[in-house]
Amino acid sequence: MPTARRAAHYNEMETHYYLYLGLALVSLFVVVARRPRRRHGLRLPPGPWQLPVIGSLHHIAGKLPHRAMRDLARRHGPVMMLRIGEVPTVVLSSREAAREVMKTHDVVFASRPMSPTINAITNGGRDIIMAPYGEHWRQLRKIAVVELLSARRVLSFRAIREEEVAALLRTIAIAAADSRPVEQGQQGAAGFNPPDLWPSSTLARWLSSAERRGKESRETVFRILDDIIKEHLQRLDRAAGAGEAEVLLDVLLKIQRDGALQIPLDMDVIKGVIFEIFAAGSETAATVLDWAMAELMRNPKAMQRATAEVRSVFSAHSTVPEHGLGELQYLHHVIRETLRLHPPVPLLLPREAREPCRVLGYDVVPGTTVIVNAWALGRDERYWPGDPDDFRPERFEASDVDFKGADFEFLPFGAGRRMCPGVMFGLANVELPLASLLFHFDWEAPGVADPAKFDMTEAFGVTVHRKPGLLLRPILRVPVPGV
Ligand code: HEM
Repeated sequence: MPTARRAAHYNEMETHYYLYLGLALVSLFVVVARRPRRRHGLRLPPGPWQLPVIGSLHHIAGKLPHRAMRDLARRHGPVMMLRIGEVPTVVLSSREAAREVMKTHDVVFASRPMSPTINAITNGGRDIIMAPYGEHWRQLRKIAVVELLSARRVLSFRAIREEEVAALLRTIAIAAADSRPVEQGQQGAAGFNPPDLWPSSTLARWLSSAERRGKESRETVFRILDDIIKEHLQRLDRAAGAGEAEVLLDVLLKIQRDGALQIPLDMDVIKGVIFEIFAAGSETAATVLDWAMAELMRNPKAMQRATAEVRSVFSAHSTVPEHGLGELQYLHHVIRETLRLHPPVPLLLPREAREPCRVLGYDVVPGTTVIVNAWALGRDERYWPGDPDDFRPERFEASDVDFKGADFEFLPFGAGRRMCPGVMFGLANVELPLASLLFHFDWEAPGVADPAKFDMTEAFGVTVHRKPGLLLRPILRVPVPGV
């Protein structure tokens, strides 16, 4: 999901570190720090030493935050206190700590922190992803779960997915005929923005364009959506498109017209929800697909097994039908293993303590940002003994551990009240393309003689994706219909 919201949250930290450091020193005189108060008797979580103004930033700067936080947690423990600029932040890195926050005390941590940039982008959290816990969020979440992202709705888009994958396969088949490699690229901008690090500093806000850019990007998307909405409202008036799969926008417009909601759904909220779902749904699935292909290239035995399975299960077919995907056991293990090693949103989305609470014996004061390091959990030797960093889909053959939010060592979609409601939607967008790429083609990595050397460098962005583009040569094995 990450998501466009995350884009506003973290921003190419390495490049901006020195800028922030300079800013921090200047702001030393103007910042009113919002530290957790050390009230008598409180047992705050341990953490690394802090500097005035920048807090713990120097421990993270220049590194990928999920990796830096895992390394720090190894020294300071599974409930660790950082200060990101002036924002008190607790980082959780064990199954037990995650369970406390996402299950035992889920309701206490069911809100998200509202930074100035997030506030600008989401118009004060009026969409789903960053909405504060309360009636507005509850209503939108219910619409998302029941109407927009339900199994029935995901199924209704099957034909569209099959069409899109068929178009992708035709493009690749043409490249294969010319012996051309194909590339999947990813780009993302994300970051720690000064106003989010020092929300109380007027200077930080004044010097940064993050809030203005956030607001502008929202307005640009909303302007584009205005025309689309006009068209859809006219279609609804004419009752046109009957019998077609109902698009998500039409569902929301109909709910609005029904007027049966406790809090009326205004047009800005509809636009925000569409914007979020588009952002949350597209890049996350593309990132998983990219990592899965990269891991399979790096692990030829797993690639052979996954390819053999899909070709044998669909040997009587000319292409992969989505309704048969349930038969591909190994492919599902491949996707699980990819999500374990490469959760696209490695720190999930932040939560905020709404009330005083104790987590594994430590006090967490209201207003503290709480982060679950899902990436660290997925690579923790205690839960994945022996070879936590190896890609071994077979490990799921003898394991019931799943990503549905009940196993706190494996949380690519989060857990509890704020867990991702788009799991089925997201998986549907990974399974069919991956199975189809393996069914029709063998794959070679030009210029990579040793598969173990396949470049797996991570880049931080809207989601954590592979830094290099995925440059692969397809070799046609099963003809693609229509080429
Ligand atoms: C592989 C794909 C995806 C991954 C890994 C993913 C991951 C996540 C994560 C980690 C969260 C935060 C969970 C938490 O705080 O506990 C989240 C929230 C969310 N996701 Fe996803 N997501 C994916 C696909 C999707 C799709 C396809 C949609 C919609 C079409 C979607 C919509 C949302 C929404 C609306 C939220 C906010 C829920 C709330 O705050 O109540 N996601 N997602």
